[in-house]
Amino acid sequence: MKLEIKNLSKRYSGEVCALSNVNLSISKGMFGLLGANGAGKSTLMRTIATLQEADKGEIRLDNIDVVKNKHEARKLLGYLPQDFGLYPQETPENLLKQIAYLKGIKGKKERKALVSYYLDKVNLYKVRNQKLGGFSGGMTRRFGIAQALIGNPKLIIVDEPTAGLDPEEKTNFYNILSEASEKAIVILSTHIVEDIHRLCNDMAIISGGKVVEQGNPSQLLTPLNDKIWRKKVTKKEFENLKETQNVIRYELISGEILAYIYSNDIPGDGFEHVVPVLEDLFFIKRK
Ligand SMILES: Nc1ncnc2c1ncn2[C@@H]1O[C@H](COP(=O)(O)OP(=O)(O)OP(=O)(O)O)[C@@H](O)[C@H]1O
Repeated sequence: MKLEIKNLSKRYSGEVCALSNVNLSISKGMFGLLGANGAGKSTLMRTIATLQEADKGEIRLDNIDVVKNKHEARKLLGYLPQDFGLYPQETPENLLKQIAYLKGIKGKKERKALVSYYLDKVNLYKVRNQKLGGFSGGMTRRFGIAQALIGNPKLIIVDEPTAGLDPEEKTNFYNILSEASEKAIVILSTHIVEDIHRLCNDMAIISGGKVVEQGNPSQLLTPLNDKIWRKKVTKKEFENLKETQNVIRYELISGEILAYIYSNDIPGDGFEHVVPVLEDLFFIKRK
């Protein structure tokens, strides 16, 4: 199972270059997409999900040309967008049945069994006959994952899926996605860098519409070993460091500044080495 993206580019009117020659090769498992606001993640995900056109480039899912054969691709696709509207008067059971039908599950019995299975999985079976309009944010997200997973998609795309979920719901959500990723490609976009490190065996960082890094999160961090330094500094020292060193990030702790620096050599007295984390890579690459 492979998703191949070649030379994908998209420019919006107003000359915003949202994607610039994006090349990615993604295999089965969880794939993390990391990028600052406006980096191009949603544009990339919507284009893969056949919901918008790129200006140029290719997308192939195994032997299917996703750009030319959207109808075939959609049968293999599950998509949970960042914001998704619901039909407030519908019940989750009815809506899931309709989605299952659209995904090609024509047998009534099979459809009912499948819908019950997913409702149970996302903990919505008890409320299957309530109107979606009365659902909380967390319930809506859980419904979102059920509609994305139904029909055993080969490719599942989830765009910032955990916004608004409490810690328990977030863990459940990721467990469901991880299980699905044993048999599918799951593309996960999130701003929560540690989640990507914990969950994904492959990832990419996008900056200004370009892929600036792709690989296994732990392996991507290896070149940063022994190169991340930190020190508590005053405001004045911090201003000076920003002029003279490669400051990648800082934390404010009880009024003090903890400055993180990327450097081959010790940046000055009192600095200590820290084990690099994905956040460091993210800040270095997006500069
Ligand atoms: N429909 C549109 N028309 C014009 N410009 C757009 C449109 N959609 C997105 N953009 C611009 O394209 C760039 C990429 O946007 P995109 O939404 O893909 O980024 P993102 O990485 O998903 O951001 P976020 O993390 O904030 O959701 C941004 O500069 C954005 O303002």
